[in-house]
Amino acid sequence: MLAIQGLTKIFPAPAGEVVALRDIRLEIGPGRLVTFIGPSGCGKSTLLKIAAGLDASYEGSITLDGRPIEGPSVEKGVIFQEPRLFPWWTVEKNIAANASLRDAAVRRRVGELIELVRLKGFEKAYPSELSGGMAQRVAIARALLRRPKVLLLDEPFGALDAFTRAHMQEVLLDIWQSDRTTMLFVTHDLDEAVFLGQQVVIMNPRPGHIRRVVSVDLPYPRQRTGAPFQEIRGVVLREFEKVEEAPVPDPGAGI
Ligand SMILES: Nc1ncnc2c1ncn2[C@@H]1O[C@H](COP(=O)(O)OP(=O)(O)OP(=O)(O)O)[C@@H](O)[C@H]1O
Repeated sequence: MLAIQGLTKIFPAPAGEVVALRDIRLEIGPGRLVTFIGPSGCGKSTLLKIAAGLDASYEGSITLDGRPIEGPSVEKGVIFQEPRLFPWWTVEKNIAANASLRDAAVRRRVGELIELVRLKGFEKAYPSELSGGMAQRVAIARALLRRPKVLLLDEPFGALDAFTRAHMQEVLLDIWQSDRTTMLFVTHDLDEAVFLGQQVVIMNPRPGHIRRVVSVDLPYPRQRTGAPFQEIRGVVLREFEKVEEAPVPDPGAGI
């Protein structure tokens, strides 16, 4: 269980402090897939970084299975918009990273992951030989190597074309369904948020806070063109429009 209580994050800035997150409260049970959506600057990446243990200066509490998150650990896998692969390493070495491929258990796990992310046959390829979607699948496999309890994805498909993106969403759902890793997935894309998430967390900027959490009680695989999907998409869209229309406070107020 990932439990967030009263989480507030303030960045000092020359023109006054920036309240990137204010009083975030959220509980995400094991194996859940939760998407986060909101306009630029609403604190989505900041929240993910804190959950990843990459930023430990915050107020409030964030715990994973009861233990405070204070730094990076193998319990948390992180995936960014760019795959951040080592160009001089093969696919399998990028997945194993610091673990040795001479170790049979590591080789077995890397093999399983290559199957899972549908890269069989590309074990010895280098990143320059991969498409954007394939490279991002390597990054996902690498993040899963040590069986993290939670996978944190910050717009992982944001740089991909629409076709590849739709394919990657299906790959990710396959992974989640076979592995049941808890996933927090940040996106700008409303369809993606509703297609993937069991819950969609809609965030508001200035200061970043949760506006509403919408449950998506639709079975997987979801049909984007179906009426139930469109209905929930409409609910999220209406909330999202309210977020966009929210008045911008005087920048002098520092929030
Ligand atoms: N290192 C930093 N120093 C100062 N302010 C920061 C820093 N990082 C983020 N911020 C501010 O905190 C707020 C939240 O930023 P964050 O990047 O988390 O938003 P976001 O919702 O992920 O935006 P985007 O969708 O554009 O990536 C913004 O106002 C941003 O300018």
